[in-house]
Amino acid sequence: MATIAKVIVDVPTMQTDRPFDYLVPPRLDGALQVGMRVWVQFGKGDRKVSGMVVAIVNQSQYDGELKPLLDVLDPAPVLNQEMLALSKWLAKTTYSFWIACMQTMLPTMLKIDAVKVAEPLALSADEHTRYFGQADSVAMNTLTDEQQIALMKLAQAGKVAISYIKKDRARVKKVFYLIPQLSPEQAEEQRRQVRKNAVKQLELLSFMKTWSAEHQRPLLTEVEHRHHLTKAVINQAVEKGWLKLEAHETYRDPYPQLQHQPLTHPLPLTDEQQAVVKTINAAVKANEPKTFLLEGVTGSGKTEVYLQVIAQVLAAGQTALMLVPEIALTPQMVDRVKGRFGMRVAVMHSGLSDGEKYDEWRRIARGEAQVVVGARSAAFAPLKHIGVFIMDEEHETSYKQDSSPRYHARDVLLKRAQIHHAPVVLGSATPSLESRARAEKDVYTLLRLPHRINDQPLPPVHIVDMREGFAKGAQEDFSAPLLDALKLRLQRHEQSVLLLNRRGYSSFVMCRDCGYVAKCPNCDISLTLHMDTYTLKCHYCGHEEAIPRRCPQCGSDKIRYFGTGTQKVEAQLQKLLPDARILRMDVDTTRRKGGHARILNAFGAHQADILLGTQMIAKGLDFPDVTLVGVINADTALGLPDFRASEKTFQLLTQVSGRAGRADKPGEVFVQTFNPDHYAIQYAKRQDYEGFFRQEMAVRHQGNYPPYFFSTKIGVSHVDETQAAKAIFSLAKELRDRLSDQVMMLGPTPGPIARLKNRYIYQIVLKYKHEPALAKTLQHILEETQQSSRQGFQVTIDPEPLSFV
Ligand SMILES: Nc1ncnc2c1ncn2[C@@H]1O[C@H](COP(=O)(O)OP(=O)(O)OP(=O)(O)O)[C@@H](O)[C@H]1O
Ligand SMILES: [Zn+2]
Repeated sequence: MATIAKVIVDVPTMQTDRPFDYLVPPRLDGALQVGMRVWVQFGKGDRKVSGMVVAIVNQSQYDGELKPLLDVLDPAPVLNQEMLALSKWLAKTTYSFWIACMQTMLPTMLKIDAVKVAEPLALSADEHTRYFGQADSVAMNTLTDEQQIALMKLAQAGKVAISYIKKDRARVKKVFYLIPQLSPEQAEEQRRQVRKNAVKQLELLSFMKTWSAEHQRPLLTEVEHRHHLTKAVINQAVEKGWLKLEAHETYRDPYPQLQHQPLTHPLPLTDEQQAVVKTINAAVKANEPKTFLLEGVTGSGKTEVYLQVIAQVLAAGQTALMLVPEIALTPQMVDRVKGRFGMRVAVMHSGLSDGEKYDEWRRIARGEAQVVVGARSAAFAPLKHIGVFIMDEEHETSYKQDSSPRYHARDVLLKRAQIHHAPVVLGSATPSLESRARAEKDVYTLLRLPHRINDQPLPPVHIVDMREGFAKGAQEDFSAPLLDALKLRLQRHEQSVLLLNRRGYSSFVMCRDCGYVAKCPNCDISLTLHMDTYTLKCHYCGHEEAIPRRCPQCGSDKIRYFGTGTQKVEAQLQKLLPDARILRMDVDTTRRKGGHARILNAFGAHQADILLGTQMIAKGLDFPDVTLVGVINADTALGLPDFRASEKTFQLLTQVSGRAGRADKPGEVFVQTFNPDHYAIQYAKRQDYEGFFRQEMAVRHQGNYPPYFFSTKIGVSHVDETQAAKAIFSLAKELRDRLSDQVMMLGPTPGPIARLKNRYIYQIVLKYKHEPALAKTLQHILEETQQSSRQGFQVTIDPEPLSFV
């Protein structure tokens, strides 16, 4: 009977969003498994594309002649059954192509159609010559079928590494061991024969005398380092038959500094922590896919709760998946989790190199790591037997991906929890309104930690009115009370954190004479000033240009910089407090790899008095000597036409306030604002989450906003503005015709940035309680666009968008 592989080809279109059948040639039969990537011929001619095997069957419904499958790319499946099922669910719920969803789950290195190469690890000389000749690696497509199969088998036995070369770099990292071929006596014998001036060889031989053939296999790098031996000396020894080199696959360790530290011990829990841990552990033991919302004030010890739940899960032989919002937050969190569980932890976030990500991913897939800490995409970590899912700072917007597939990591965890029969813990001091509302309806179970560790009070928050006439003694961006508080901290050798709220705010260049503002030629947005490179940049399309000396519009030389950039505030502050040591943390200072960790470590080691930064300093940081938090501009987000503006402002202020007074010294917070009476600011002053929740729910109810309604945003773009406008109006009509009356439609309106990358954008937002026809209608619209995409349209569908603008 024929073997047939059902393959999703990597050609994302509506027509190819289902499997195609391919005949599996006998040579690949047996090696082929579901979840492996393959090469197939697709369409007319001999176009070759990669694809994913989603099923292997004996019969095809297709009555034409089947094409043969050309090759298998992987020695083992890269997607397991759970991941395949999950990818299908993801495609359906985010209106994305199945293949795009599968790609999203894989590390970058497995996404590309790279050249497949084999490299020897532990081969006999014979085998080496047979497959590699004199070379160190071989491209698989240059070999015969039989040779390829043989190499795949050797790869499964760990004797050959198969990897994918992009830009000529091998992807599997190797280490070499030296295998002595001489007994100590033979080494001594050789020593006597070697010329006396061959100093390095003599040294190597006397070193070799101390090895015993079975027990000592030193690492090449170690020998080179310790004995100052060059590659050439080792190679000579190999040629003379004294030594053999044996390669082994190894992993890159993104956190080598944490490797040799002793593990930390669990802290004795407070009664409140104890109660929470007990409840979660009970659900873990009972395999209950319950969702807990852990609402714990800042500094209430949520992290210790997570760690002890994870410990319990590991003890039961299961694994744990923990998500954290973004890399800025991970250094301290990674330290804590790795500090407790050591090498059992794998880390996944965008700050790692492609190679590091690939290695961490393999350690997870192979079951060598049992705890995963990572950002959004780690929701797809291929852990097996997951006993608990944790999402820290669950209100963070970075958990939602803003490009296709537009998924929310929380939904992925809830879905996987059903599959693994394991609970989910969503933790935050300021839960999203959506989650808190679900807890209200008992969809989630609410757990609370209302007190800080050691019963430290939350720091008092002073609101500083910055409006004209109120702000006496203010110097530029700093009010008198905030400046005094900063000076006091300097005297006491305590530390301060200063937040510059940059949302909707950036530095730009303007002509004082004619008002000209430098704009991006491709997007309707002003260019942002970057003082480190002395250029203007577009944050949307990457366009970059020099700062003009004269105004391109009127020729005046009165070009000035505007806006409150972190660099500008840093300069102000340094002038006001010349003795203060200031560390700045923003996109510019953290661009380089490990930038966040470097700055935070320096601050932790008291190399600075003040940490000045954007939103990235607001959350998660735990520094005992920080006793002052200052917010320079609380309300930049409040002015935005966004129904989540109040929620975001409240969350930000509460989170950043929570950085003060976390240990034994009491803290204090100053919030500078132009809206001192706004309820978001007033509730943040009292750090009253529950109060804010009730008032904000009333506001949302009145405006028919989430969480009272579900929502979907639909956008259309085209290079021609009239075309885009026409398309959105016909789409609006189609939606009205197909959907029920209870669906509310906002728009059509131009996108918040009306032109992006030279495309004009129009959009519609739908709000609804329950709309059975929606999924089908949107699917239909997508299918139609596939046809109209030939005319240059792009349609995007964003389920539960972060904002309506
Ligand atoms: N049971 C405990 N005994 C003593 N110290 C504890 C205990 N639990 C936590 N801590 C310490 O209290 C501090 C605050 O805890 P943690 O950082 O976990 O709070 P959190 O709730 O995650 O705060 P945030 O939401 O502000 O990030 C940490 O330094 C932590 O080591
Ligand atoms: Zn641009």
